[in-house]
Order: sequence, then structure tokens, then C-alpha cells
Amino acid sequence: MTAVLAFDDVSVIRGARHLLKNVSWSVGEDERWIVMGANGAGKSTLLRIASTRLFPTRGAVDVLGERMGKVDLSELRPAIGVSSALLGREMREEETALNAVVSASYGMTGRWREHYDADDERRALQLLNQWGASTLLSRRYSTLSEGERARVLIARSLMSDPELLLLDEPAAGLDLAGREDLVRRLGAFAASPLAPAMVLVTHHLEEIPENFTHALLLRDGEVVAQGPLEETVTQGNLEATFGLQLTLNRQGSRFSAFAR
Ligand SMILES: Nc1ncnc2c1ncn2[C@@H]1O[C@H](COP(=O)(O)OP(=O)(O)OP(=O)(O)O)[C@@H](O)[C@H]1O
Repeated sequence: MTAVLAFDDVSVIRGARHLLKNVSWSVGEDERWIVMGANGAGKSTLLRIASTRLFPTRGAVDVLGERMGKVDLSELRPAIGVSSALLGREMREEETALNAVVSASYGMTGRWREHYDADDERRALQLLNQWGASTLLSRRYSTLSEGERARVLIARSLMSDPELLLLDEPAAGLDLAGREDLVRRLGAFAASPLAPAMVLVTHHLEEIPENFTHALLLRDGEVVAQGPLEETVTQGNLEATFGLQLTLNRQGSRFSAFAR
């Protein structure tokens, strides 16, 4: 198995504090990972490293077979798709949904004066369609609902046909119908052998889509457990991750949990 992402004993230290501590983790090209942990556990820090936006204080990181610090990151970044609310906030108010997607091929968050060729627009339309957002293409991004934005941002993150897809809480702020629609689409996408390696960060067990294969559980910057999803998302591991007693429910491929 080829590792798309490999962390070797990675720590991120700010002052006296470890945001991540001795994390060793590897993502294979056909794997779909869930990263879970309480607020402040270090999930976003982990994703920022994976997206090459942050260097670790200690340890080594290989992204797509290249060692961070020894490679021109501008060559690596188009191969990494990122979808996060933070990125969504960089989108210009008046930008259309179509431009929000197509501009990703130029590493921009909006359309300026560059010329997009017909292939780029075709691909953007196909992605908007795949993510249930084809009716939104002419709408201004700023007028979209949270659920609509989430789908447009995922379409955008796939524009460059990445080898690694990083999804930071894609279902945050969605209502029940919006969450279920997105989780279903992500599950279907994860089943495709053509889909890139995926890492999805979430706080909520209900947001784990079908066909995700592995999980990494973090607490206070340290790995509580990692491995195949079925073996890792257990009551004991979740209790250790969130620091409370839980009842874990499973229905088919979906999970939920309540405090005991
Ligand atoms: N530059 C910094 N200096 C000190 N502490 C920081 C710095 N950046 C982040 N932190 C702290 O590091 C911890 C981990 O942050 P991170 O954003 O990675 O957590 P998270 O798991 O993504 O949290 P959330 O679920 O709330 O988004 C937090 O407690 C945060 O306050």
C-alpha cells in the first residue's frame, strides 16, 4: 500500500503546550479516515499539517511521497483538496457558485481576470451536479445556505482532481435533512475506487459516512486509538476520547452515542 500521508512522531508545540504530541499516522491511497476528538483536541492542527499549511515542531511528515521541508509546496498543493468553513469565509461575496468551484483550478477563491477554458467549466458543472448543487451555479455564494455552501465547497475541493481530500467538519451547521443528504453523498463517493484518499474531521458519530474505513481518535493532542473503523470506534475508546461515559449505538453502517 502506498502512503498518501505519513506522520512520523509529529509534535506541534506552542509555548509550554503540545497541540499535537508524538503522532505517528499513515493514510493509504484507498483509505477513508475519520478524525474525531473533543473541542481543542488538535484535529484542525492535524489537518493544517496534512494540507502543508503548518510545519510540525518535531517529527517528519510525508505528503504524497514528498517530505515536507524538502519539496516545493506549490507543486504539492494542487494534489490536496481541502474543504473547510474557514476557506468558505475567504470566498468573495459576489462570487457565483460556479466561479467558486472553477477558480480552484487556479488556486484562487474567486474569479478575477483569468480565462477558464471550456474543459474547466465542464468539470466544475459536472462536480456541482455530482454534489447536488447544479441548480445553484449562478447563485451568489454569499446567498447560499450552510448546506448548499458545504456541497459547493466539496465540489470546489475536487476541482483539481486531488490525490488527497481533507474535509474539515463538512456537516457542521447543517440541519437534519442537509446532514443526511451530505453524509449519504460522502458515503457514495467514498465507495468509488476512483475517489482520492480521504480524511474527514468531525465531532459527531452521526456524521461518519458509510464506506469510511479507518478512524483516528485524539485527546489533548495525543492519539487515543487508531486503525480500522470497526475496531477503533468502540465505546471504551470513545469514552477515553471524550472523557465521559457513553452508550454507543450502531445501526447498519451508522453510529450514534449518548452520555450515560
Ligand atoms: N498558536 C497557538 N498557541 C497556543 N495554543 C494554540 C494555538 N493554536 C491553537 N491552539 C490551541 O491548540 C488546541 C488544539 O487546537 P485545534 O484547533 O487543533 O483543535 P480542534 O480539535 O480542531 O478543536 P475544535 O474541535 O474546537 O475545532 C486548542 O486548545 C487551541 O486553543
